[in-house]
Amino acid sequence: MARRPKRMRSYSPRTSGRRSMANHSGQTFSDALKQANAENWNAARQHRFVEEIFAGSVPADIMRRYLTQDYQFIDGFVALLGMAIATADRYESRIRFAQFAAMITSDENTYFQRGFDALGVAEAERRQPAIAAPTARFQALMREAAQTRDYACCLAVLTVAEWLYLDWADRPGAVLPTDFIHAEWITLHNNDGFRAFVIWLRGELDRAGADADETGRAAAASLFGRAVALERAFFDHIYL
Ligand SMILES: Cc1ncc(CN)c(N)n1
Repeated sequence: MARRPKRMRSYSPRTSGRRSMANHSGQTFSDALKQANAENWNAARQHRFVEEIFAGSVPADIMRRYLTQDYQFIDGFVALLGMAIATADRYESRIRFAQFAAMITSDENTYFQRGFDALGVAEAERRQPAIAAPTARFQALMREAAQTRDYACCLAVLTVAEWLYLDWADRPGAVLPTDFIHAEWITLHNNDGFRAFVIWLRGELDRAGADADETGRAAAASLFGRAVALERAFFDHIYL
């Protein structure tokens, strides 16, 4: 079961007046958040689903459940990207998010459609499946993050969703499974463009965290921790 995350070390102001990107241990905000949620993070990263997708052995009914639920996750995720575009403090950041949103709604969307076709998922099931509890909780968490209208809070949830996926999908030298349903879900999350986006995203979270006050950082940390727990629960529920 998910444990409460550990307390995080605080971030101190630099003499320049701008806050440091690292805490007293030299850790960035994103690294500290990941470490504080290590148990859930590692459980998701090493999940049975991850092992099976690399082996190309996720049973069809499990893959069907995963993709139909994940398609509902993606909808809220794109809405949260929209709020990140709206709340970002720079045009360059808005461009980066807009480009990423274009990828999610094109390459990733066609993957879902081809996957649904291959798995024989009916139209109604693609559009309006019965929503499982972790999916509903994730949708609510993404709405909560968006409703803060705070860039660091939006980033906290977006960073978990993309960094955790890069972390499990990035296995240098691993042989890809033959079925595109497995192989493409891996390559969508370990290609160079995605890797660069996650590095940038973490940098944005570090920057926004350094600019925020204690209350703002605590709000972002809470969202981050709950997102990590939900990533784990999301993988767990498809096997129940
Ligand atoms: C639940 C979940 N988390 C993250 C991702 C990666 N975009 C995803 N597709 N689904």
